[in-house]
Amino acid sequence: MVRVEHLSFSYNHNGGQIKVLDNINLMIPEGTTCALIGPSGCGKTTLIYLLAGILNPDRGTIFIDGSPVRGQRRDVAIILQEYGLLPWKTTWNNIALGLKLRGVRSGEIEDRVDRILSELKLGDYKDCYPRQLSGGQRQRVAIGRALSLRPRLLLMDEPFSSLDALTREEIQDLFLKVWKKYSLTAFLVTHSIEEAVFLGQKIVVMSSPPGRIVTVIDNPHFAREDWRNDPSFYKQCGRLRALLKEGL
Ligand SMILES: Nc1ncnc2c1ncn2[C@@H]1O[C@H](COP(=O)(O)OP(=O)(O)OP(=O)(O)O)[C@@H](O)[C@H]1O
Repeated sequence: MVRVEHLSFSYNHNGGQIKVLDNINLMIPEGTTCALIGPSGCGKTTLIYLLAGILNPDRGTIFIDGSPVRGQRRDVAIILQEYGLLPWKTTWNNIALGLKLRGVRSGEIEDRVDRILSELKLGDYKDCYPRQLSGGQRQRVAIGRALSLRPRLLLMDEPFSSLDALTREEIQDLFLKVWKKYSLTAFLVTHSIEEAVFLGQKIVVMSSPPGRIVTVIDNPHFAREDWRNDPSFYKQCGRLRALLKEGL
């Protein structure tokens, strides 16, 4: 579904240029998950913005379904690091926001938002503001808002990083449930080796800046329910840790 070819990107900074991404080539097949991991500052968030059409590459092209990405697309949703919820809107209104902006008719908005509230077990919190929610609940609202747009490609930037260990596992399981149910293609940036191994069907390892792809690992056991407790899970984490050290 996504093909990245010879992508490079630099930011303008203090009258000069900082090269952040260097000749990135990547394929993300439809309906798969892809986890991106790499050292701080290697350009992971920048790559998400490029995939979302928020930034434009200096060189190279990103194709979605064969068409070059030029600006933001309706079938791509993004969940940012701090969830991007509006503090003055309730759960219900935060989830409905994107639909209202797209001019979806109100009956349809109500149906979609109510279904998502029930799927993500947020019904009891529909009138709460973000400050009244826990980190895990806020994260579910952010997922709900993205899902309400019925995206085909879901981009997530360190979506679960600020959650405690158990809530994080709970939300990872929830994410896999919605990924399957909605037949999404998902691309997530993470700092966590365990998270990459649990959620990434493919794991992309990036080098220290300027970011290049060190390797792409196939991870066929991803998402297996009992996998977190399996010795092969720890072995895969060890392998990934070694590859990350190589890329530094
Ligand atoms: N708007 C900007 N202008 C100039 N430089 C920027 C800008 N945004 C990011 N950078 C620089 O680009 C580099 C890559 O940033 P980016 O946020 O993509 O990295 P990252 O891999 O996501 O980092 P982290 O893992 O720490 O979140 C960093 O050196 C950062 O300082």
